[in-house]
Amino acid sequence: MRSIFSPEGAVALRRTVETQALLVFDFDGTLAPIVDDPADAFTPTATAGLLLHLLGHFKIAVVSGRSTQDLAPRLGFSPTFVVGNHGAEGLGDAPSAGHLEAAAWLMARLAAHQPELDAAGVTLEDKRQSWTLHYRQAADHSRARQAIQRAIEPLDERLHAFGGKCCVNLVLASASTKGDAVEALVAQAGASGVLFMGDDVTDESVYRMSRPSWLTIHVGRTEHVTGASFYVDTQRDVASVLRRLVDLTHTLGH
Ligand SMILES: O=P(O)(O)OC[C@H]1O[C@H](O[C@H]2O[C@H](CO)[C@@H](O)[C@H](O)[C@H]2O)[C@H](O)[C@@H](O)[C@@H]1O
Repeated sequence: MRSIFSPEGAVALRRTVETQALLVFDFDGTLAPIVDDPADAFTPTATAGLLLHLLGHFKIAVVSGRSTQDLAPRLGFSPTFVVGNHGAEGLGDAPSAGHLEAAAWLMARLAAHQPELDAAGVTLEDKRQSWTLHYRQAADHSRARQAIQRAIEPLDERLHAFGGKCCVNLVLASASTKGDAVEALVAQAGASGVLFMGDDVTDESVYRMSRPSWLTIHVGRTEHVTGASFYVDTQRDVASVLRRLVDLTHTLGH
């Protein structure tokens, strides 16, 4: 991975503008800084202003692990496309087969383990098509992870679990991923290229599907192995990338 602020990164950003690529952003940790309480996450005003400006030149998508209903008031701008639930919601497809049964299985397991989960400081975010068990505010993260593990394992075969930032996510095993969603959006937008920025395990599905014409930028360098081509060091650098795109649209007259 190279810095997007390297000479190679400058070439890749220029190509993004020249080809009027589809701009795709993850939300938490990418457009919005990570905060203790998920309810407090919003796109900073300056970032939303840059995105609003870029909407005059590009189609923009936000592809998030949150539900689309939760996302809308947090964005600060109205993207061309919004996809939620890690790729499973917003592209017109009905919830995956077995959804109700899997949800019932999960709720029963969580109810059975409620006292232990509560004592460990684990909270549930129910997004209807996926579920997140949060432990950022738990006193002992290791204890919280163990409580989650005891509650969900052995996991129902209709579900898939994966880690995130101080959380465990559960999605339908048959559900579309963020990678599937970006592919579908490229077709829908008729775009020849993509710029994608993400920061989390769930964003790796996009990096894995990446084509030579896609520019993938990971926020952060050390948290986990990543297949992105470029990185920025912190979430604050996302606004700098957006500013460079705005400058390039002026320089290149797009
Ligand atoms: O795909 P994303 O848009 O990055 O969504 C991933 C999850 O983000 C949220 O949780 C994370 O951000 C919270 C706010 O900063 C933080 O408190 C939490 O520890 C993080 O895991 C969101 O609540 C989840 O639903 C998303 O799946």
